Amino acid sequence: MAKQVDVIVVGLGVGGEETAGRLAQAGLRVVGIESRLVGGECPYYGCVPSKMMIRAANLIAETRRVDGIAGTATVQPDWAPVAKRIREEATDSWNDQVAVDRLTGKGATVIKDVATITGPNTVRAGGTEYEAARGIVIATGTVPSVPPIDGLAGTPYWTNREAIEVETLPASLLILGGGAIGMELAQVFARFGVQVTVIEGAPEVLAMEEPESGVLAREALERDGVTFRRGAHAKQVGYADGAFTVTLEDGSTTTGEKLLVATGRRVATADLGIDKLGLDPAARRIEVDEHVRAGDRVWAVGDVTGVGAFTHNAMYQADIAVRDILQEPDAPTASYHAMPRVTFTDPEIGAVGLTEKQARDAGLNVRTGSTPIPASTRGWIHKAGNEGFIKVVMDADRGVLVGATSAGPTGGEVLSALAVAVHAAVPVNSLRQMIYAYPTFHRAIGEALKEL
Ligand SMILES: Cc1cc2nc3c(=O)[nH]c(=O)nc-3n(C[C@H](O)[C@H](O)[C@H](O)COP(=O)(O)OP(=O)(O)OC[C@H]3O[C@@H](n4cnc5c(N)ncnc54)[C@H](O)[C@@H]3O)c2cc1C
Ligand SMILES: NC(=O)c1ccc[n+]([C@@H]2O[C@H](COP(=O)([O-])OP(=O)(O)OC[C@H]3O[C@@H](n4cnc5c(N)ncnc54)[C@H](O)[C@@H]3O)[C@@H](O)[C@H]2O)c1
Repeated sequence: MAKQVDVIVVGLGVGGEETAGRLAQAGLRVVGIESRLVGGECPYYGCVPSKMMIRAANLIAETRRVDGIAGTATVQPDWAPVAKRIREEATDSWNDQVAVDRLTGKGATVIKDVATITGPNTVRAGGTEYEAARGIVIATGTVPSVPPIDGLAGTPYWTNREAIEVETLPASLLILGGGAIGMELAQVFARFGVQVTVIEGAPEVLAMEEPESGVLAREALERDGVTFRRGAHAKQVGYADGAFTVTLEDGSTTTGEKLLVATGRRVATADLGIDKLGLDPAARRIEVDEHVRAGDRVWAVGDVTGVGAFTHNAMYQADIAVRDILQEPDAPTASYHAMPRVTFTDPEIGAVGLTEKQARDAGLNVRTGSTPIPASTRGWIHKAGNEGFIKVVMDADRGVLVGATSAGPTGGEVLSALAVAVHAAVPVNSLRQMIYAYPTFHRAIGEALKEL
């Protein structure tokens, strides 16, 4: 006999933990099932420890900028405090007891096991079958997508997990993929003295962003000593005598002590049993509607929906799901037109909404404006490390911004004003009449708007 509950949450990463906790606090009987660590990828192998690494690496870079501006300074990079901080402050050495206690403290039941969906309302885990009166929430996230390159399988390559866990840095590192993970970690390791080579299949890194963003980030990393092989497809990977050799399609080779595979993520729903819910286990993502419903009494939140692999999206969708499940009369519907994202390289690449190309492909009447950060008063004062730009993408028919990029020092923070503009469709005429404080980085937004 199945155990009766109100809601079953499968996967307790960012999205699942938020959903389960809120529903339990609202008084529902909630079972949350997690096969690894409650909290998921973000606190243990993603956002949080990687940003601790970035904070440390940026301190090194800032210290090196003292010369010529504030005297002289030397810095001796040491990975030990970074590895220690990740263990002691971020991950409890990858122990999730605090997170489990936090969730059970809210009233949810936590089962540590691999969940299998067994029927339209039933899930099996921990030797028990649970039946949900209100429904099932799927929040199983993604796993690294490892390309089928000859020789790669079976080698001790890293994914983001091993890169985050590293205690002793290698002398050299090959990174497959110049996306968010590849670029952030390449800069970190290069600033700590590792010889880094990034192999990117596309012509430019950060391919999903404005082309200017890719150029800016790549050139910054090149100044940190990172080597790039762009438009380069790996044909073969070899591992011998403690070193990786990657052979590219043009026959050239590149070697490194370690190899980090950062070529994107994929959903892992093949064995989850979602066919019992009428969903396709082989699909690239679980499609959801504006209430993040994936079917009758089925919701999906976070990376598994393929809407955007970001913690803020998982939290946003969790909120939509919770309020729909609780049948709130004013439950909001999801809109992704102002999806923000920040690649935390130095300079930071913040962006919201559509790129210029996406806006043109959507058939909009596009106008763009752009201004370099070094040309702003604040950028000029800032001097070393001031590279960046503001770019705005306007739908000229509606007179509103549909996208923007804020790249530069604190680019992710400056992004907030642009995110409000895109989210709320603030008329460009109104944005032009705003007073932008002097001398701030965000004042460059006013300059970019003049270029429209
Ligand atoms: C290196 C790195 C850096 C990142 N940096 C950022 C950043 O700076 N900002 C940002 O917004 N995002 C960042 N992200 C992305 C962010 O981590 C994800 O978007 C976020 O974790 C998604 O949350 P989720 O709940 O959808 O999935 P996850 O966090 O992946 O959680 C899914 C959970 O489901 C569990 N699960 C899966 N299948 C089952 C099953 N059958 N039974 C039980 N449990 C199951 C998994 O064990 C996992 O814990 C980063 C990611 C990486 C890898
Ligand atoms: N700051 C952040 O918000 C942040 C940081 C890290 C990760 N993330 C999230 O994690 C997800 C995964 O990050 P990611 O960097 O692995 O993926 P990604 O999709 O951002 O980038 C993958 C890159 O690998 C390249 N690539 C794919 N196959 C290749 C191959 N065979 N050879 C060479 N290059 C190849 C792609 O062209 C792409 O540029 C991202 O979608 C992102 O949303 C977010």
